[in-house]
Amino acid sequence: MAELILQDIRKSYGNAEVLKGISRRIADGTFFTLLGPSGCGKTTLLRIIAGFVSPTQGAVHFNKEDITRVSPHHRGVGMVFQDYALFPDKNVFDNVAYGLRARKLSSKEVQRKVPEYLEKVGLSGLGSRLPAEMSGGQRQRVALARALVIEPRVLLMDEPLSNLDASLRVQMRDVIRSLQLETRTTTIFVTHDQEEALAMSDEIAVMKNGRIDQCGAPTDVYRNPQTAYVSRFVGSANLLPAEFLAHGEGGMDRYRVQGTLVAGRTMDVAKNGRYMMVARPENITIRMKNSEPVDGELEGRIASLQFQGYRTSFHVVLKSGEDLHVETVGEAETSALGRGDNVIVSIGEKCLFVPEASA
Ligand SMILES: Nc1ncnc2c1ncn2[C@@H]1O[C@H](COP(=O)(O)OP(=O)(O)OP(=O)(O)O)[C@@H](O)[C@H]1O
Repeated sequence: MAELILQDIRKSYGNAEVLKGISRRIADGTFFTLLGPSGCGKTTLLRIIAGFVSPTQGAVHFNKEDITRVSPHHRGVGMVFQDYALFPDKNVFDNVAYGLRARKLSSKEVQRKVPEYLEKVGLSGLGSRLPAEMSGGQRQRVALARALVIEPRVLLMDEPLSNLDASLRVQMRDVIRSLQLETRTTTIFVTHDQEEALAMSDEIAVMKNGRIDQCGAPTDVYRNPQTAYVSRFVGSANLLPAEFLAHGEGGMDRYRVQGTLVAGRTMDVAKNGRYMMVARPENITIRMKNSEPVDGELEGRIASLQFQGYRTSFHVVLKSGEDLHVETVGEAETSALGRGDNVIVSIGEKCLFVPEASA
C-alpha cells in the first residue's frame, strides 16, 4: 500500500522530450488512470514508475521513500501487460507462484496464497492448466492474480484489456475494479479508451504531448472539461466558435454562437479572446421546426439518425453548415422526426465555453 508522488518527471530521448514535467500526488488506494492518445507518453510514465526507464529529471516516491534509483524488483510493484506476459511452459499455479518464490516465501505460504488469489480472480481449480489452454480473458485473470499475489505497494496496468473482445473487456473492467476495491491497492492504469477510464477510475489524468492536460474524478472531467482537447477526448462533444458578450449572474456568461445568444459557464479565460462552445450531445434538445428559433436555438436539418432503443442519435447539419451530434433518451417527443426534417435544436444551459487556442 502506498501513496505515490511524482515530482516534475521529465524524459527525453535524444532531442525529443516525451514527458515534460509531470507532478502528481496519488493517494493510497486510488485507482488512477493515465488516458491519452497514442504517443502522449502514458507507457513511458508507467515504466518510469515501474523502474524499467529512468527519468531524465524528477523523482518518484512511494510513501516517503524516494525510489527513483531503486531497481524494479525492489520497488514492490505488480505489473499487468496487454499481452499477459505469462510463462508459456509453466502452469497457472506456477505462474501465480512465481513472484512469491522469487521472494523466498515458504512452500506452505505459496500453497496457501496461490489458491486464495486464483479464487479472487474466479479461476479456482484451474491451477494445473497451461496458459495455451485458456481463453484470453482467463489469461488476463492469471496475470492479474500473479501481479496481486505479491501484495504490491502499487499495481501498474498497461492497456490490460485491449487484446480482449468487446464484451469480455466490459466484464473484465468489473473484475479488475472489484479486486482493486477489495485489496485497496494503489493502481495506475494506462488506456486510450475513454469509456474504460470513465467506468473504472477514481481519478483520470488526461495526457497530451507529454503533459497532464487535466486531472480529476471521472464525473468532473466529463462535466467540467477545462480545454477543448479534454472535452473531445473524454466523451463526445460538439464544439462551435463562440464570441464572448458579457459576464452574467451566477457564472452564466453570455456568448453569441452562430448568431444566437447562449449562456453558460466559462471554464478558462482565453488569452486571445477567442472561445469555443462545448455542448454534450445529451444536453441539446431537438424538435420539429414549427416556429422560428428564439435565443439559444439554432435551425438545421436532420442528415441522419440512428434509433438505438432507449436513445436516438441524430446528426444535424446547421444552417451554417456545421455538424451537430444530438442524443435523446426515450421516444415521446422525437419519434416523429426523420431524415431530412427541418428542426430546431436548443442549446441547454449545461454548455461550457473554453479557450479556442486549447483545441
Ligand atoms: N526507447 C525509446 N526511444 C525513443 N523514443 C521512444 C522510446 N520509447 C518511447 N519513445 C517515444 O516516446 C513517445 C511516447 O511514447 P509512449 O509509449 O510513452 O506513448 P503512449 O502514450 O504509451 O502511446 P501508446 O498508446 O501508443 O503506447 C513516443 O513518441 C515514442 O515514440
